[in-house]
Amino acid sequence: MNKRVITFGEIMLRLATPGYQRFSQTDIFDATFGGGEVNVSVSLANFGISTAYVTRLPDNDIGKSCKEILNKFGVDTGHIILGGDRMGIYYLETGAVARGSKVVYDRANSAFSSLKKGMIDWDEVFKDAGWFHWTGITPAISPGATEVLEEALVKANEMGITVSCDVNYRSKLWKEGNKVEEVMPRLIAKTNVLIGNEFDAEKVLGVPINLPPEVEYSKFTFGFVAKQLMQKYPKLEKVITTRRGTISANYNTWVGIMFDGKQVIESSTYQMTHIVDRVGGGDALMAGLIYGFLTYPDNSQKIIDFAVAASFLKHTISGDVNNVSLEEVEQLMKGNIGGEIDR
Ligand SMILES: O=C(O)C(=O)C[C@H](O)[C@H](O)CO
Repeated sequence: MNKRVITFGEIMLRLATPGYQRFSQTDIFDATFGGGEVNVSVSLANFGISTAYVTRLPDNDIGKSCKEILNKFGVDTGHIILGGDRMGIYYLETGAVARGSKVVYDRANSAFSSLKKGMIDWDEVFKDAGWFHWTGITPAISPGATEVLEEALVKANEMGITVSCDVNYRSKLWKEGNKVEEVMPRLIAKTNVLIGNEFDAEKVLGVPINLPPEVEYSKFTFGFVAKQLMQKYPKLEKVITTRRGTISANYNTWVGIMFDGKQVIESSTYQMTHIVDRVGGGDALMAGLIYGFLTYPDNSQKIIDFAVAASFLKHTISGDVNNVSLEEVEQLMKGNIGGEIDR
């Protein structure tokens, strides 16, 4: 199988309050770039996988510097098209303890949202590709972005390219007249590998979970839901989720579960005693999964263990992208939990 991975979605300027400051306290923002799909490409590039990111950026200095930064990460930006008015922005206030994080989007009329059918030459993009990744953020953005995504999915299916999706449900983006439960099913019908949970199954993908309220979610309930998803969407081969268990107010566990069509497999469990930045944790998981599927396709246990270790490390890094190497993930999988100074 060709191992080149293509991702497609919107990248935004991320303006985050420094430390744990509230929006109303800060007079400065940390400016970086991020987006659910590009984060996957950056992680994969860190793991040595050839990857190209496809999007539309404004033809101005901000769009160009974003491209340059991606090039420095080792992501192929050759298929990015330029045009449109502006780059989307998202503001982030990082929560702590009992105060959750907040995201405010400012992305209306972005270059990506004004994408139109035919603007991207998917034949060209998929020439050497083995994998295509998208998320549920894209069809929430605009009808044009949805049409371009559908063109990509049809082409990827025709060419036998593996397709993955993270449902990434963003309630603030789905607007009246664009209903998640109407749009997502036809896109998931063209997808092979899915990150999604019980909520996504029921509210986004039209699979009622029918579990009595007293039943606690476990790997078995997930397996049950994943099987129903596969019945409804026959192209699905693997369904993955993560669980954050609360042990005490400031001590969580982090574990992944995968249904691989035959078995339900649980990853090693990590103790999340402190979170630096959880944005991008799911993207780090997806990149770890893709790396695993491409590298040891028959070892489901190793795939989910690698992905969860990568995602756990992401929670220690500020910014959207998982700046960790293959070696660092592998060390963690061997039980080498950091904490010491490497000198
Ligand atoms: O929420 C979005 O649309 C983003 O792309 C912002 C973040 O980059 C994304 O949530 C990370 O997964």
